[in-house]
Amino acid sequence: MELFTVNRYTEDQNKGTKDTGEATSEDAILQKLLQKAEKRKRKHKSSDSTITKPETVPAAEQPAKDEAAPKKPDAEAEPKADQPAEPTETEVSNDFQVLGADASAAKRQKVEMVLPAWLAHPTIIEGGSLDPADSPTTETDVASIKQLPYLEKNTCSVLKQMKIKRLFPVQTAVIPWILEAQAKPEPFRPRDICVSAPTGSGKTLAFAIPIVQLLAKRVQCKVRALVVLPVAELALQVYKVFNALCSKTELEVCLLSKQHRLEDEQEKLLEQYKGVYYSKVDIVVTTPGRLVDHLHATKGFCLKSLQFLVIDEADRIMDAVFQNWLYHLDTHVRTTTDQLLTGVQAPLCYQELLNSYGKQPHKLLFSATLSQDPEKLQNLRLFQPKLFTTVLTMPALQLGLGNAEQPEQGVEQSSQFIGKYTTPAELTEQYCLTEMRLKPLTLYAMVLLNGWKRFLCFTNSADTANRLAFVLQQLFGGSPTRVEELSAKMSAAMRAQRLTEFARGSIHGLICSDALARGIDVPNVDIVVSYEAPRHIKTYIHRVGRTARAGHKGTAITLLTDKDQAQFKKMLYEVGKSMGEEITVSPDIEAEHANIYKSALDKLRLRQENQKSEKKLQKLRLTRKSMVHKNPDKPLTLMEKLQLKAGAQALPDAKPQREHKEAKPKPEKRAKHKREPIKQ
Ligand SMILES: Nc1ncnc2c1ncn2[C@@H]1O[C@H](COP(=O)(O)OP(=O)(O)OP(=O)(O)O)[C@@H](O)[C@H]1O
Repeated sequence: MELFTVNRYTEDQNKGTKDTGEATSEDAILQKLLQKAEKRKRKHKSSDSTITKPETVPAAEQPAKDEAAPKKPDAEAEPKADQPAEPTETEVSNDFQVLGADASAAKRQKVEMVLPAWLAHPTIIEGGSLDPADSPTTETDVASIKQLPYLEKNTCSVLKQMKIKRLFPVQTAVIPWILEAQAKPEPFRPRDICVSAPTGSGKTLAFAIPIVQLLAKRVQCKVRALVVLPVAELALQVYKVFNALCSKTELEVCLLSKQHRLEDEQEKLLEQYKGVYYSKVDIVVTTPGRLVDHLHATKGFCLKSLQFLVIDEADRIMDAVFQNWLYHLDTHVRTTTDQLLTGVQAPLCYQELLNSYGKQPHKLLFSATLSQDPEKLQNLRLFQPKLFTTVLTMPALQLGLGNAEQPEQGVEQSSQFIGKYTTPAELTEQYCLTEMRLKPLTLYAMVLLNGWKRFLCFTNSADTANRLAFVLQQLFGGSPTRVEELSAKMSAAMRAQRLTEFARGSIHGLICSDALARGIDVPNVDIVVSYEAPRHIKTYIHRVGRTARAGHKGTAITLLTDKDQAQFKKMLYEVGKSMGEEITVSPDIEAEHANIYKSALDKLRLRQENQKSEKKLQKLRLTRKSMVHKNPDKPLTLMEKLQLKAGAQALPDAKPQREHKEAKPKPEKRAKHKREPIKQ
């Protein structure tokens, strides 16, 4: 049995532990995967692109091959699968530094990150097509859900109500595993799991179905499942899925997010009888911040019966900014001898299993861009963690399959676990080269040219989203196309309303900041545009993951300038992805729309200036307001005088500062509240 802690293994130490039986069955799966990938590549080559075909660029202008893909230094050239790697210079040289010797002379030893065994040997989920065209349509095919031995009757009928005809690969791999792990006799604890699967591949149902099925048999109502998501919109989305699944059970689900008052949520969570608190819910779906609010403020909110802890978008949740919620959660989960959630760790032995049985929740982590950072995962104290990962094509070298198809040119096998950044098979990725000043027009021309009726456009900041939405609204002024902004700057209620209108089709385009890039599940989004190249690969994966969901086709287009093309290409290349095909828009869009574009920019400039002076006025009012409450007999301090002076001068039409005289009430309109004159 593997040790509990996350250790740093080298792969060779573990080669022997894998029995051949398991190895051959995995190879058979992976052989099948390679054939499918080959077939898909041929299909993609034959089908033409949805956006305009790139014009043939004369050879002279085509970037030279070596400019196209960043060159790999020979020293790191991938050794052929069937040849031992030549010892590079660094491997030959001594790896210690003689004191006093010339440090610069010794070549820096390249440190390869080695993955812990559980990351290096994941359970591979065959990332087959989710295309609904493949889904069963006849009654017998639908019966296939009923034929799944591990799904109970209730579960099948609820899934049928939800129009779920078959399970997706990640669901068929994870659901039975969780059910089986939970069926183990005392004192064997289920192993905690991490699931890395593409966006839109059905991860929510993969954890919701087993949890609801297992808790449906409960007798007393207690909080036994806690589902944590990074943002309120996602929590609402998952809450709806749980609600639908629990419709035929007595289970109660509660959503805790800042969209409702704390008191209202407390009302839903608990009731008090004769001084004792009783839980009114079985499953809590929440965000880290709201969870901490309730852990502190809600008397009687008890998680000591917690059986499942689900962390969706786990890499985001495990970022430092959310870290403290784990500490607060642990003090509520259990006081065990070893406090497994907060770093103290007991040796794994039978006695310890007996002591800790039923005292720690089964931790289930899900993400399309799972972090493999052992430090972050260490904080969770995962119990004998197991990784499920989806791959569409397996780089042949990692399989040691000899002459099998080599990975795509330039794919660098960095030390990522297999399938770490897999995107949906139905996704078509494209890019368009343009100039920064023409980007709004390029986007406008694409929408006009292709008649997009439901598209998302992501920017790198909320301000850019706000400005771009304004310019596009001016450009689309007279047409029926409605474009709106959706960013973290807006209230949660406003964001929810925009998303609803977008899902209904009354809004055709949403200009979003990245706060909404994760997990948002709006059906039938055909196009996702990255208006600015994403700064991180995870951002890119989650942006493009808003389309091509649940097996539907989708296209992701990235608008690039010459300056950021190389960086973008490098970012994809490092995770073994390519940029996809290049598309272009007609070069004379500038001439065609010069007038409306110029007037749109003029209006934007005017609006910015108005906003700026409004902000300064606001600031001055606040400064003056803070002064008003000041003791009138007490002279202003130097700082207060400077603030006043700065605030007054900042106004474009500020009247010259004059002596403050006793303010005379205006005869025709009395001021609502009398202002005390501010003494200089
Ligand atoms: N078995 C299934 N059959 C048909 N549709 C499904 C199935 N499972 C999930 N879906 C649908 O697929 C869509 C995406 O599901 P879900 O949001 O769980 O994906 P995800 O992997 O969590 O995506 P993300 O990583 O972006 O959060 C949802 O609309 C869901 O209703």
